[in-house]
Amino acid sequence: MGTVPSALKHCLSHQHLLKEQPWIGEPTAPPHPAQESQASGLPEYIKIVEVGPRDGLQNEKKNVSLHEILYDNMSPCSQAIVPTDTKIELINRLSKTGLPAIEVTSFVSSKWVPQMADHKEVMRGIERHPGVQYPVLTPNLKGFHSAIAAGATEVSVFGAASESFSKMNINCSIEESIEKFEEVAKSARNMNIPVRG
Ligand SMILES: CC(C)(COP(=O)([O-])OP(=O)([O-])OC[C@H]1O[C@@H](n2cnc3c(N)ncnc32)[C@H](O)[C@@H]1OP(=O)([O-])[O-])[C@@H](O)C(=O)NCCC(=O)NCCSC(=O)C[C@@](C)(O)CC(=O)[O-]
Repeated sequence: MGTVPSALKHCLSHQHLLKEQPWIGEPTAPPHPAQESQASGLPEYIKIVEVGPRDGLQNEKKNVSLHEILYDNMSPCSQAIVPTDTKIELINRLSKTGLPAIEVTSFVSSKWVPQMADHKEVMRGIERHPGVQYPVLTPNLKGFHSAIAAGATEVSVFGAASESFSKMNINCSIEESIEKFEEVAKSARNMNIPVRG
């Protein structure tokens, strides 16, 4: 019988599939998560963030309705911006699914990312569900302060692995971007605002 990679064993032990798959060996009680994560080096938990309203919509080049966003029957139409109330309705529906975190918009230049120009209106328009976090992108202090003024309670900074993408994306070098993120992180710490990288 072939050996099963430890990562697969780790996953299967979570799924209690050990009992059904004789090739893995005698079924054993899954180890305590803390012991398991120590043994495998894997984190004890992972945080899943829904980024559709930001990462998805930021690239939309068309005026799409909520129905089209949800059911993807995009019809050809003129170049326009996804309406703010459509974004808000999408986020409000996502909040009802039990997601723990929904990235709702980004506080960046509207010249660079016109789809996110209504970031203040989106922040102010969404229903805040208890237990759900609503992080926003803030690449620099200007964006951070604007986000806090609009009611943001969690921010995200974002870097690049290559100099070319860093320049293309946020118009600065990786080094410069880290300096900007440090400024955001210091201000956020002073205001007890969580920062996700
Ligand atoms: C970062 C900047 C603003 C730098 O842009 P810049 O031109 O280097 O900044 P600047 O300081 O020269 O300012 C230029 C203009 O932008 C304004 N400005 C300056 N900062 C802000 C701000 N925060 N919010 C709003 N406006 C801002 C500033 O006030 C000025 O306005 P003007 O005087 O021309 O009227 C620009 O490069 C930008 O907005 N880039 C877009 C970044 C972006 O959103 N990219 C897509 C998201 S990243 C991504 O999708 C990858 C990711 C995150 O999803 C991967 C993952 O999920 O892990």
